[in-house]
Amino acid sequence: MNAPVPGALTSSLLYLDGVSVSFDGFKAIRGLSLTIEPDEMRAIIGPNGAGKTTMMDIITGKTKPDVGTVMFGGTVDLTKLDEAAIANLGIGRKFQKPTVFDSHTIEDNILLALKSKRTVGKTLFWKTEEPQQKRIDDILGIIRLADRRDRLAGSLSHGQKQWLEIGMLLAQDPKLLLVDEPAAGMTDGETAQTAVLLKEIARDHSVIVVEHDMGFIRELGVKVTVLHEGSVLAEGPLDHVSANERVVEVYLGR
Ligand SMILES: Nc1ncnc2c1ncn2[C@@H]1O[C@H](COP(=O)(O)OP(=O)(O)OP(=O)(O)O)[C@@H](O)[C@H]1O
Repeated sequence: MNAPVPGALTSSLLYLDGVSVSFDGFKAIRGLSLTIEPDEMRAIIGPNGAGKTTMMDIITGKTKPDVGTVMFGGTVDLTKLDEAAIANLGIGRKFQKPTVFDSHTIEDNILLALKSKRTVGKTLFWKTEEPQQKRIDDILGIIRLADRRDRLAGSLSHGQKQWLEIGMLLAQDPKLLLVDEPAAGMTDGETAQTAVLLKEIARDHSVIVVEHDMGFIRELGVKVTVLHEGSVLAEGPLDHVSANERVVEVYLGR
């Protein structure tokens, strides 16, 4: 376990303070500060190039900040860890494009994700079949695919594949889920269902959702952080940030 950084907020699950990163002299993230509480869902919005992806890359260890504090669980300095170690701590990421195994059944996709769970105690915990089956059933229930469990993942719609991938992420038992544009390419019905299932997941997980779909963000009903030019432009309930003139100017009024 890494030593705590003096002054870090220990009650937050994720704590970013004064984070900056440059690529060839261009500051993609500048003085970014953000805290996520346990079991909080946060929506991140902002124009193209605002730094949303780079922020997720910093949290997951893909990109190292030039300066700043990135703490997980109040005590772990994420800037000192590599991507695999950060994933093992319980930070899971879902990219925009679903990457499920099309030629396997839905249930087997979840099973594979459970088996690849990289924690030290997994063989002890999963030694009997029963808890594993219950875990699969629970996950299939959350992602609304229980009645399709024996079908091939390749037969699912784009939206259902996104749900399956969220289920595969849940199988890794993360404390924090980073979800990139889950509603992109979904039907209106699927988008509404996705908001419901993410809210269910956020009852006992922290979730960061990057999205452009404002209707979807409204359905999530959570605190919104607006990023612009690598730092926080506004933060608060959607109605609050939507009324901010700068937010309208750089993002909503486009
Ligand atoms: N590896 C890199 N090398 C050089 N520039 C980069 C790199 N990664 C990101 N950038 C630049 O940093 C800025 C922030 O990019 P980022 O992808 O984080 O924004 P974003 O908010 O995710 O945008 P989008 O909504 O388009 O996905 C952009 O100007 C981008 O061109």
